[in-house]
Amino acid sequence: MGDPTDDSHETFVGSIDQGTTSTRFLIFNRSGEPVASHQIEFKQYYPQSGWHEHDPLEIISSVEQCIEGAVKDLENQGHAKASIKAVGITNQRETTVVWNHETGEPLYNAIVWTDTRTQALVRKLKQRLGADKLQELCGLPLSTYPSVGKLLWLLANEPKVKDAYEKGNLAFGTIDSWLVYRLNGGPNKNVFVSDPTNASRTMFMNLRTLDYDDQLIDFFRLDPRKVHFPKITRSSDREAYGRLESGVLKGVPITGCLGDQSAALVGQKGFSPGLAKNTYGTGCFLLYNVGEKPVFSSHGLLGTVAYDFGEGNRMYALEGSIAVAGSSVKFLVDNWGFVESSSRISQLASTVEDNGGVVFVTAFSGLFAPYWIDDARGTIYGITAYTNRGHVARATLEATCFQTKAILNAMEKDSSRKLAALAVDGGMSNSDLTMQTQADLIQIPVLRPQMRETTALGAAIAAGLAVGVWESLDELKSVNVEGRTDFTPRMPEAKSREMFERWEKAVQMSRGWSA
Ligand SMILES: Nc1ncnc2c1ncn2[C@@H]1O[C@H](COP(=O)(O)OP(=O)(O)O)[C@@H](O)[C@H]1O
Ligand SMILES: O=P(O)(O)OC[C@H](O)CO
Repeated sequence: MGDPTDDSHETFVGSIDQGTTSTRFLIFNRSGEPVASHQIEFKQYYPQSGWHEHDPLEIISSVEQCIEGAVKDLENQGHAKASIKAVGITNQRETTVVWNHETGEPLYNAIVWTDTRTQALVRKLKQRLGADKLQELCGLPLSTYPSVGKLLWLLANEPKVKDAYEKGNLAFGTIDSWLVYRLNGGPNKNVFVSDPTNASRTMFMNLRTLDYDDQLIDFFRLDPRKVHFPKITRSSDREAYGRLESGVLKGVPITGCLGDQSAALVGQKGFSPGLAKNTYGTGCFLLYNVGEKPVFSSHGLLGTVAYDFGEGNRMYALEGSIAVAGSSVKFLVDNWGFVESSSRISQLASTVEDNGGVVFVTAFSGLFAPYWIDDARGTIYGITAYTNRGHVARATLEATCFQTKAILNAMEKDSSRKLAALAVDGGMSNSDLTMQTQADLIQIPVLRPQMRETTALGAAIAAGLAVGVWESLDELKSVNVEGRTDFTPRMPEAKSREMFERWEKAVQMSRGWSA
């Protein structure tokens, strides 16, 4: 292991990628190539307008099925499953799970990061003394997005959750800690951990110490004796995450854990300050490596942890989070039947030359970075008798690109540096039209790697580093370099600026709808 001259590729690392709409398990070789995979879409629950839930047990079962499917795929290629040395986990962040600490049974559905039921609660929290000091402790602004509001809502509205809290039996976790806990067999082993990239999304973790902060827990009026929080441990660790307790990979250690956006930064090898990646999945998230010290944004961005691979190998990031990206495409497919699948949306958008004056503010969950407008909702401007579905499709794709432009503007102000190029990945980055539009709007090249499972690769890297499949980050330099597509700006800058100004006008007009 760890010998770069060994090209047998008989050493593999597995990666659980638990995203918002689907779960995947991928198996990577030492060259960072995926050799086997399995993916399952799971059910989305929308019990009321603005509510979004997942069934925590369905998530576990989707992970188990994906592991089984991918391992079968590997074995069909003539490889032994024993050559899988470790498993990494990467996951949708902020999504909140509560369970009974003694039995391991969930007490409610997982409340998903996009859910806006906490809007009124968050407004009240913003009035509380000390609210203006939170971001400089944890890096996040108060909004419906982090886990904390979801936990407070559950305590206020779900008697089972409140009861468990009063009895000191309440376990709170993000998807990573739920997966680690259950895959280790639940209450028997009680492996209850999280990594700093996930914990930094709860609002309970201090960004400097990478540990829970009493000031934060006090502000939210929680009694730390009544709620069990997962222990925060580094993102790559040989022991802390335990091992798979059952299934085809029983006994294989879990040695890596990263929130999905951090994992994508790692998978894109954004290891040096000044490098950035943008992942166009359900939402879209731009992470910019700021180095070994946290940066607290003054322009609507989030301070977060890029990865924690131990002393001397710990990086922070500035993040721009967009709530709705691929989900707007899915909306056009599922709710409005514009085309039969997401992969066809560019085709429809290409039937027109431009957006025909249409701007779609896709604020289904309000607007996140850098605007933080909680009372905006999806609004289409500029419809005339001339408008057809192609214009709306185009305006939908452009909405994510405009928000990315706004985030880059904020990032330049926070960091005083201009980005040279933007590395991209995620489902929506498959659209050439979207990526060209992105390059045109930000006026810098957009670089799309050939292998776009960078999120899963990042978790595999975290896991592989812990067990010596890779000895250092330097070994990964050549991974996923070949076959990159570069989109260079083609639109004149003046036209690009004019389009962006219209977008900004539409954003201001979308305020106040859900007041
Ligand atoms: N060719 C495409 N063009 C535009 N959007 C796409 C395309 N392919 C997938 N998507 C969108 O990408 C999203 C899925 O991306 P993925 O990275 O798998 O997301 P997640 O990890 O959040 O589940 C879906 O919302 C889908 O609508
Ligand atoms: O499911 P994704 O890929 O859009 O990512 C979800 C994010 O982690 C939410 O913060």
